[in-house]
Amino acid sequence: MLNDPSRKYRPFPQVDLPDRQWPDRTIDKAPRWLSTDLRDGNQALIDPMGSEKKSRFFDLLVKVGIKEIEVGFPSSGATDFDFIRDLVDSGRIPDDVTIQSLTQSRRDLIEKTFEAMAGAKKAIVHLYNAVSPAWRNIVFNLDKPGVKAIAIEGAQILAEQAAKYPQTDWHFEYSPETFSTAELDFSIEVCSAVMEILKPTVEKPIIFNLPATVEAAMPNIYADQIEYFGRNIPNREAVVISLHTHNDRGTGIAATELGLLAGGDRVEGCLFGNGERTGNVDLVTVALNMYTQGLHPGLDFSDIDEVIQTVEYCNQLPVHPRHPYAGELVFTAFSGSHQDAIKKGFAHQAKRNDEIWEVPYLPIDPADLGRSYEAVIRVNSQSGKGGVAWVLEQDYGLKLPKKLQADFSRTVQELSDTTGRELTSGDIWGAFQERYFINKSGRFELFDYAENHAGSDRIFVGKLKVDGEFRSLSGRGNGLMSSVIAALKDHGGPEMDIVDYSEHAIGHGAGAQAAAYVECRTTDGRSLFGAGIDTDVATATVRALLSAANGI
Ligand SMILES: CC(=O)SCCNC(=O)CCNC(=O)[C@H](O)C(C)(C)COP(=O)(O)OP(=O)(O)OC[C@H]1O[C@@H](n2cnc3c(N)ncnc32)[C@H](O)[C@@H]1OP(=O)(O)O
Ligand SMILES: CC(C)C(=O)C(=O)O
Ligand SMILES: [Mg+2]
Repeated sequence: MLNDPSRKYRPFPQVDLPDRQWPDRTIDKAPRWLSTDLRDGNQALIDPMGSEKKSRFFDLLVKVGIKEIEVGFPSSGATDFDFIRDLVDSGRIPDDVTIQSLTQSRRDLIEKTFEAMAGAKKAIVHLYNAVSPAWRNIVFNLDKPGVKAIAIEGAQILAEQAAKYPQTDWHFEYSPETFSTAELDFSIEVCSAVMEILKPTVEKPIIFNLPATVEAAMPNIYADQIEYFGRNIPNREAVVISLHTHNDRGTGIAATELGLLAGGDRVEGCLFGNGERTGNVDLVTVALNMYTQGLHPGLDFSDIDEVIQTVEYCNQLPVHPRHPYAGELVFTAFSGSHQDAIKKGFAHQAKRNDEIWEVPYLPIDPADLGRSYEAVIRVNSQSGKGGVAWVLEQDYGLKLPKKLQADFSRTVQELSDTTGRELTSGDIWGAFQERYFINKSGRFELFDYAENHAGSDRIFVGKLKVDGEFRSLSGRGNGLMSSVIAALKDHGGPEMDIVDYSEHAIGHGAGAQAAAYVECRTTDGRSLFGAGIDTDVATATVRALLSAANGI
């Protein structure tokens, strides 16, 4: 039993903002994106990236379309410093991409940060210090003025160092770290003091990054905090509000989205949500959430598998199979009712004459992310007839009639119950051949036949193996099918009528085949289903009838 939490934890206080505006807004434009994979993501790895992995990640971020990249913490050591220096010196930074580096507010560390990026065309120096009570008391052992002084001193050094390296277009970001657990008015006071020193303008604004360093409240609280900050920070037009959420409560995405409603201009995060503890907000999900609302995020995830491969390699961490949009299983339905709806959804989509995506259970077209439809339906003991029929149609071109789907589904169910595992497409095809005597002997096996005319009647003359013995059979009827049934009846076959028949081509051109399906009813009321495949439609039909007779 969990202990009584009220003795140990306190509820997070509400923000006093009765006229909050954000709940009535919608996200109608993409934010500026900053990837901190090479910094916040990297600092959380068991084995931080070396220069080869950092380079690969950087190239991926550029390819995906991220224009602001936090490339590291240059004062942390030679790995980050040398990587960043090399980026600058090698001229590999595209003109429309800005690099950013983080530093504590300490002179030697700030100087090192400028040294690392000097010479870049444009660079952002990101200064931080924590401002909330626990950090003030526990980490710094300073009161509010003392903590504010850390920020002021850091800002002064930023201004001084920027003047020292005039060939670079320097921009500044300041993070009141632990913003979400700090007193809002104090964060605003510290940021205002930083502004007074760095003198941002509308043309050259300062970035105030407002982190939920540790997520401690519901996302609506974060949104209130962002709106409050935006409404009360002086000279708002000279400020870019950046959102930086972590995911300790599992609501980093929600907090970011609500933060955008509340006035956030920029989003900081990592691909697939790597980062300290439970991670930074996942940029892929935030971006694709916008995409599925019809709003282009300005990022390119059209080859999601390539992105996953590189990120997994660089982070040495797997992307979870259920990760939104990206996981290996997120476009796969195993369960019968989902499969049925998805199959109908694809058919509906094909019939409709517009581009609107409306397939039940699939919030995004897998093809938009470079994924195929192959894995959309997979079969196990939870599956239904629709799923099984989908696999046979996709992989073998068979369009089973509905009642035959139900008949075959019982066979598949038995198989999945006995094997207790997922069935492959090969397993299902094997079961289909077995069940309907395709490429497999039964009581009645066709070798050759002719169809003769006698007035309006047809006469079937066939050479068959019946119960293992070659026999010549003949039967008369008003069509090919009834003449076959008559012939079978005379040789121990079931007395039956045709209830349903359908056929279709499999494939096109010279290699095309025909598939025929029958449903028959015996005189004692049993339903017999059969399927036949042949290069010739009539022969496929004869095979389907034999298949039904064999199944008794
Ligand atoms: C929320 C975040 O993600 S913040 C970013 C965190 N990322 C990293 O720390 C990765 C890189 N860091 C490092 O490599 C090292 O921490 C370094 C090189 C920056 C500093 O290392 P060290 O000098 O050994 O100090 P250490 O990391 O232990 O820092 C603790 C000291 O810095 C002070 N400090 C912490 N943050 C800040 C800050 N933002 N500004 C000024 N001082 C700070 C602490 O109060 C403490 O001071 P004290 O020694 O007087 O008590
Ligand atoms: C350094 C800051 C911005 C940070 O990563 C955080 O507060 O989470
Ligand atoms: Mg962070």
